[in-house]
Amino acid sequence: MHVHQAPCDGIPQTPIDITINLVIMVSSVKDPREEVLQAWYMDDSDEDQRLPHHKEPKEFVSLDQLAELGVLSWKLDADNYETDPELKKIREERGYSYQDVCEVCPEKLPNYEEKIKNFFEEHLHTDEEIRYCVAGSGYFDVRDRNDGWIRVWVKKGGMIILPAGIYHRFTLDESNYIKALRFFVGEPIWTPYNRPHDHLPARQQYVKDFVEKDVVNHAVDAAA
Ligand SMILES: CSCCC(=O)/C(O)=C/O
Ligand SMILES: [Fe+2]
Ligand code: NI
Repeated sequence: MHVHQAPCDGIPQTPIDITINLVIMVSSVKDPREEVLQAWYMDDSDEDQRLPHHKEPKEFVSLDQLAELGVLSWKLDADNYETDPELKKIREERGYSYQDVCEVCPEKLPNYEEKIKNFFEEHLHTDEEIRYCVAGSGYFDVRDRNDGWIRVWVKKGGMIILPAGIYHRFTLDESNYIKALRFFVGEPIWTPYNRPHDHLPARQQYVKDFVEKDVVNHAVDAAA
């Protein structure tokens, strides 16, 4: 039996029309996270690291593409982070027992110049890097599977998790200020391992989970 439905303009719709329209409606609904988190491929210029460094033309990267690299993100209520039930749920589900605040500006960050320089050295950590921007903004750059740089702009309300073992770096943007909450499971370890550190178990696990897995997935897709 065919179900025909009449839309507002009186032309009957087939089930295929309805499905297509639903797909269009769902895909055109904007992901609210994009208000506070945007990602794009970077150009190769050596200009000021605090500039956006878009390619020409711009090449944006979706938050779903970032998730395929293990980079997770949320939009949260930054004005009420002390009482936010959504943040509480994430902390509990992911076992974050440690929390502190990191403010990046000369007045608040000891050894500011040296830290700024070190943040922008390409490195990895043996644990997740979890940052929740509650004021200001900044760029977290991550390597994609082909070693291209993806710049992730995190603004007030944006929370990001970089998986253990991903090569990345951080810089302030032109606003020159960020206030971020940092979370950790257990006693925090902030040690950066500057590239190359490919032999570390955390790096090898990352490659297995997010680099090689994708190669296998694409091979399966191609064979299907
Ligand atoms: C806004 S947090 C400062 C950057 C940082 O902590 C880090 O580890 C960058 O990789
Ligand atoms: Fe880091
Ligand atoms: Ni893929």
